[in-house]
Amino acid sequence: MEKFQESMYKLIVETSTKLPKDVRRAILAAKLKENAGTRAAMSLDTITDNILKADENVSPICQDTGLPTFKIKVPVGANQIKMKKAIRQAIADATKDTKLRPNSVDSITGDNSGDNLGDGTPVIKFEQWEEDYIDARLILKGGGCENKNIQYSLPAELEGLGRAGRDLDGIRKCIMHSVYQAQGQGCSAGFIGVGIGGDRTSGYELAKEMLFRSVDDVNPNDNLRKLEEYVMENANKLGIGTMGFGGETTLLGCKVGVINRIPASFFVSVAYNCWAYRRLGVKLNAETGEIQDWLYTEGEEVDFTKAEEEAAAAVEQQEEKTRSVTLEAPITEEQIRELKVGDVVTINGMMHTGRDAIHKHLMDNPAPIDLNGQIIYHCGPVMAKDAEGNWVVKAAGPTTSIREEPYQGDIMKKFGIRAVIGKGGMGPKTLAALKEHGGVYLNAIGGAAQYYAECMEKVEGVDLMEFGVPEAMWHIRVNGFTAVVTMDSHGNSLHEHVEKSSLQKLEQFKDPVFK
Ligand SMILES: O=C(O)C[C@H](O)C(=O)O
Ligand code: SF4
Repeated sequence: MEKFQESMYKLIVETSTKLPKDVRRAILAAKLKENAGTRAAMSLDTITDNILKADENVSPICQDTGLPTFKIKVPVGANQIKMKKAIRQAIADATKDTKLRPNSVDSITGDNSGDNLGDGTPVIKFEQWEEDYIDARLILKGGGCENKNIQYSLPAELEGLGRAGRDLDGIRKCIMHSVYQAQGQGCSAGFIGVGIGGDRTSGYELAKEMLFRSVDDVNPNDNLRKLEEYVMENANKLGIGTMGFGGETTLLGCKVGVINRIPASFFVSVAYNCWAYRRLGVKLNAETGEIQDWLYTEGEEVDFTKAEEEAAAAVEQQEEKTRSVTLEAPITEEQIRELKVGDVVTINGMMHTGRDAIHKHLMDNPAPIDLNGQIIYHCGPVMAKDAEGNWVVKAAGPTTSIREEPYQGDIMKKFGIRAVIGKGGMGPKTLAALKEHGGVYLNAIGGAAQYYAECMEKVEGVDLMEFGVPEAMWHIRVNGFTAVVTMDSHGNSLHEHVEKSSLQKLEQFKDPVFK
């Protein structure tokens, strides 16, 4: 097994940086369906651009490299203790090489272990089988989509859909609702794995197991195949679209599995995965640990170029219609009041990262720098030091903003912050504060970590490093960072609008379909 650790390292790097072909095919199909020039089409364009940049740079597709979860099938007699040790070392090495973000955080103290190792991380699951080779699969599932997982206990009363009973039709309603409740916050368009039955733990395990199926496989169980087809067709009528901007594609894949339950329990568990669906696998020689084959590689290389050319032409036309504004901090209240939902903003100059730990900290403490008129970016980047010891940004897309809802409005007012950038939108408290104080919410494309890293010219400094790399406050000089105004200082929110209209659309699926 002398090659096993090296093989695991390769699997980790490949999974973090190269999206599998089945996922690329689904994204390309979505792109071809969107009307060129719409916000959804332009977002998908950024997404495909980002996928290609990650290929080229061998850098993380998204800065959140998630919770590494390995599923390994081994012949009887394979030494699982040694394999576990080798996997842990490969994880630490890949983190050091900035292929993974340090993501393992002590749940009580908040300390980041710095190498992705810690109690419960990474997750490694073994299973014995009768084959003579090792099958090792890895999924890097990010936190934003993980937070949108949902578990239903039937019977249930569901918003928009009414009663969901203990039968196939009740299950159908749960799945439709799961897509609705995720909105754009898990970086739609997404993929769902569904587990029917089991208990609360095994139900979710089955849901996650479904995420290891190939996007284009066909369910051998007739009932489940029909259910999957139904969901694919109808969830895409909800109009949530890429990043929750509205559009034709909300769901890119749906895989359903079933296990038995006990009489009193009836769970439907849904694991939501963002478009940055990073899962790969390898077949290994059980003696040497050497890679024999890569999994999920069926089919031709996916070529985004034709769709990209069409999109570029449409963007040119669109640009004439869309108002485009350039901002550079410090920004005045007057400049902010001029912005309206739908405007495209290009930022030059400074922005400062701040996510969960920073927002909590700023409620009771002074800011490390003067934030008056400044821009806060909800982002936990992947960082590296160059040969001269200067920090450089390796991956830096937005994180889900709604987590900062309890703090955001107060912090903007307290420090005079004028703009926040994130993804997925924020709620009524922030919207009211934007109106009162004169602030704006800008939506960047979730997962587009390479795309945004490219416009980050210089890291001018960092504060509050005690919170760890993702949670520290990084002071970054950018050039040409673009985002869309989705909440303005006049009380308008695109997110509120899409949520309301998708709820109305959900109601059309109230009547029984599977009897
Ligand atoms: O942690 C992050 O950087 C992003 C996270 O995956 C999210 O979607 O909110
Ligand atoms: S930021 Fe979006 S794409 Fe990245 S892990 Fe989170 S949900 Fe996925």
